[in-house]
Amino acid sequence: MRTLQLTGIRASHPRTPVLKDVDLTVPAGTTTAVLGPSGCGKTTLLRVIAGFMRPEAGEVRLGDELVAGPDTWVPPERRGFGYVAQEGNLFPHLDLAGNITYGLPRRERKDRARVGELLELVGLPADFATRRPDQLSGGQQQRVALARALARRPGIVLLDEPFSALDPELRVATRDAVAAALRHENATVVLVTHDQAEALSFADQVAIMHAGRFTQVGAPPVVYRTPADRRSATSLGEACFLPGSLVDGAVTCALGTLPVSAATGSGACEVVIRPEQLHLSDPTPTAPLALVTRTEYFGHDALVELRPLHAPTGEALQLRARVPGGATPSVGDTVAVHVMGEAHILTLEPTTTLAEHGA
Ligand SMILES: Nc1ncnc2c1ncn2[C@@H]1O[C@H](COP(=O)(O)OP(=O)(O)OP(=O)(O)O)[C@@H](O)[C@H]1O
Repeated sequence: MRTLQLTGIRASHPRTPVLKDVDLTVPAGTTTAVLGPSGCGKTTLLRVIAGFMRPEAGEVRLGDELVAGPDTWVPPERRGFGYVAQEGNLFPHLDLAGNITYGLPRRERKDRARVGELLELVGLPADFATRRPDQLSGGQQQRVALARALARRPGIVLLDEPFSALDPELRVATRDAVAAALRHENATVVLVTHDQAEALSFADQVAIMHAGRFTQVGAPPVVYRTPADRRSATSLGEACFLPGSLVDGAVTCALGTLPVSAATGSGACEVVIRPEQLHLSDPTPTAPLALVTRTEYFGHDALVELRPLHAPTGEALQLRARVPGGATPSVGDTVAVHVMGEAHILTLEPTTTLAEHGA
C-alpha cells in the first residue's frame, strides 16, 4: 500500500496549459474519484501520475519515492501502477490468460493458478481463462482489464472512466465487482468519472476539478452536504440556489427561516438546498407556498419544479424537489414546501458596521 501525493503540479499540452498547481493526497489503500466537466484535465492528471506525461512543475510521490520532480524522473514501467482505460483495450488475438499475464516475466506467465485467482477476484469463473475477449460481454471485458491491471500487484491503480461504455445494469454489477477486487488488494486508487453516483458510492474521497484546478476535495458526504461553491454543488447532484440573509446562525430566504450548517457572521448570502430536503404537502397556513411548474416522473421518485409564490427578493426563483414517485403533484398545483435538515451557505457578503469602517 502506498500513498499517492501530488504537490504543485503544472502540466500542459502543446499551446494548452491544463493542470494549474494541483495538489492531491490519496491515502494508502483508499479510493479518490476525480469529477469534472469534459476537457478540465482529468485524463491529463492520470497521465502525469502514470508517467506518460512530464509535469512542468511540482512533484509526484508514490509512498516514500519521488517519481517526478524538478530533477527526478522515474519512467512509467518503474512506477508500479495498473491502468484501466474506458475501453479495456484487451488484445483480441490472445485468450484471457494471455491478456492477463501480458508483459509479466515468463515464469509468471505460466502460472495458471494465479490467472484463475485473478479472474475469480474480479467475479469471473476461473475456466474463462481460455476464452477470447470477443466471447465476453462489455462488462466482463472491463473486469478482465482490471484483472490484468492487478496482475502485477500494483500499489496504485488508475481507472479512466472504466464503466462509462457499459449499460446501467451491467455498470453497477461491474462497479461492485471491481470495488470488491480493489479493496481485497488494498490498492490506492484514482478513478476518473463523469458519473456523480459512481463517485459518491465508489470513493472514500471526491476531488472536484474545474479548468485544471481542484475546487474541493473531501469525503463524499461532506462535499455533498457542504459544497464549497456552485460548481462543487452541481458536480455531485441537483441543487437549489436561493438568495438569503444570515443572522445569528439562521438564514431567511424564500423558504422561511432555516437553520444553517456551520456558518458564522451575518449578511446577504447564497443558500444551497438539495432537492431531497424539500418535502411537499397540501397548503398549510404557515409553510411557504409554491406553484408546481413541471414534473419529471422516474417511477421510484420524481423531480418537481416549483416557483415560490412569495419570494422576498421579488426574483423569479425556481426550486426542484425530489419526492416519492407515488406522491407526485400535478403541474398547476399549489403546494406547501417544508425544508428538512440544514441549509448550507455558499457565499456571504458580511454586513459591515460603522465601527468596522473606522467611524
Ligand atoms: N494530445 C493533446 N494535444 C493537445 N491538447 C490536448 C491533448 N490532449 C488533451 N488536450 C487538451 O487538454 C485539455 C484537457 O484534456 P483532458 O483529456 O485531460 O480532459 P478530461 O477532463 O479528461 O476530458 P474528458 O472528460 O472529455 O475526457 C483539453 O482542453 C484538451 O483539448
